Amino acid sequence: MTPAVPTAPPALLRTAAELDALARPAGAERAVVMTMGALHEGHASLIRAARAAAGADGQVVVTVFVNPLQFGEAADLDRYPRTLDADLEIAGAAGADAVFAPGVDEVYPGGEPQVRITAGPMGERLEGAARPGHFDGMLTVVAKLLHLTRPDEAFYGQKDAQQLALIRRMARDLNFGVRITGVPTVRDPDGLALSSRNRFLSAEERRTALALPRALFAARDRLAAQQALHERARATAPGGDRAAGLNRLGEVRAAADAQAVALVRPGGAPAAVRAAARLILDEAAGRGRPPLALDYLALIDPADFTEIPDDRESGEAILAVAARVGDTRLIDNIPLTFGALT
Ligand SMILES: Nc1ncnc2c1ncn2[C@@H]1O[C@H](COP(=O)(O)OP(=O)(O)OP(=O)(O)O)[C@@H](O)[C@H]1O
Ligand SMILES: CC(C)(CO)[C@@H](O)C(=O)[O-]
Ligand code: BAL
Repeated sequence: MTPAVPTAPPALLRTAAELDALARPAGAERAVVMTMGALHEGHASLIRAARAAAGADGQVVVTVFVNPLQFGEAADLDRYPRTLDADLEIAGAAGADAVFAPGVDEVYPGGEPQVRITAGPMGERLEGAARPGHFDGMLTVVAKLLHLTRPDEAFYGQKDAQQLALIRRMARDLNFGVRITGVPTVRDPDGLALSSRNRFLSAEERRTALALPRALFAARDRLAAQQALHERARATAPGGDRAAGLNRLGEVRAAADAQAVALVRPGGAPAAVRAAARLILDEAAGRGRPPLALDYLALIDPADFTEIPDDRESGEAILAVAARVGDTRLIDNIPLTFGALT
């Protein structure tokens, strides 16, 4: 479906009072997309999803706020790109009715808030371990922005998978009464996930950074190949000698397949997935110019972000990676589904 795109530029709202005064169409949905600005096609895809969900009669509000509370390193906050004029254009073209871009004093009039949201154990792993306090600061501003904008539905990118999971959890645990919707990651044609921080990469750094999506795709392909082999083995000789069964098929590649099938151990999928990704990341760490500095590679349960055990044979998983290339820290992830292996 092609969402209706308002022709007028979005209204720019700077204060909570201006946001309160924004007329809400009677009976219509309000959808919100929260950003830190420096909008790109990933944000535009969130805004288009919000527009499609709210419908032509609904209202789409985009927030632009660089939240100091969720930054650890002062340098990261200082160099965070601020491009409001371009943001208004991108937001309008993607279907936003209004852009709420408050200053720090508007959001935190009394200085840093004393009372904050705590992310809990899920917020201490992976990104939480690498960026202490990040998720408490993120959830605190998301809670504030949800109260200020009062949406029916709010949209977040799956690229920030742990953030999305925590926002869902906060909305459920604390009864926020808002629908939280995840939107798939938008990538450049070379595979790199769009991120406002990509602009800091030199051409050489970007080449090294491509190891992130390549590692994730290699892991996805390894899992698909392994699951296909298991399916094949099961179909060929249910309960019997799988290698012999494949040979009986008399296909051109049967012998090679049979050997591969014989090598596949049930329950080996998590280890195989990690190994496939690891190979590419290790190569970029050792031979990349500049090298990639791996922060973590984790195969996790989306429910609580704990590591998936090696004997897990079915269910949903997320393969997540974080790495530094030069001065720029990048994250990426891919959802995976483990089939029931026999
Ligand atoms: N490539 C992408 N595809 C889909 N959604 C994205 C993408 N990049 C960011 N988002 C989502 O946009 C929203 C705002 O994110 P944010 O403004 O932090 O952008 P960003 O590009 O991720 O910036 P940075 O990575 O530098 O923090 C978040 O919900 C985030 O998950
Ligand atoms: C959700 C968010 C806007 C809160 O500052 C931020 O973490 C982001 O841009 O993903
Ligand atoms: N993109 C998630 C927000 C952050 O990096 O601080």
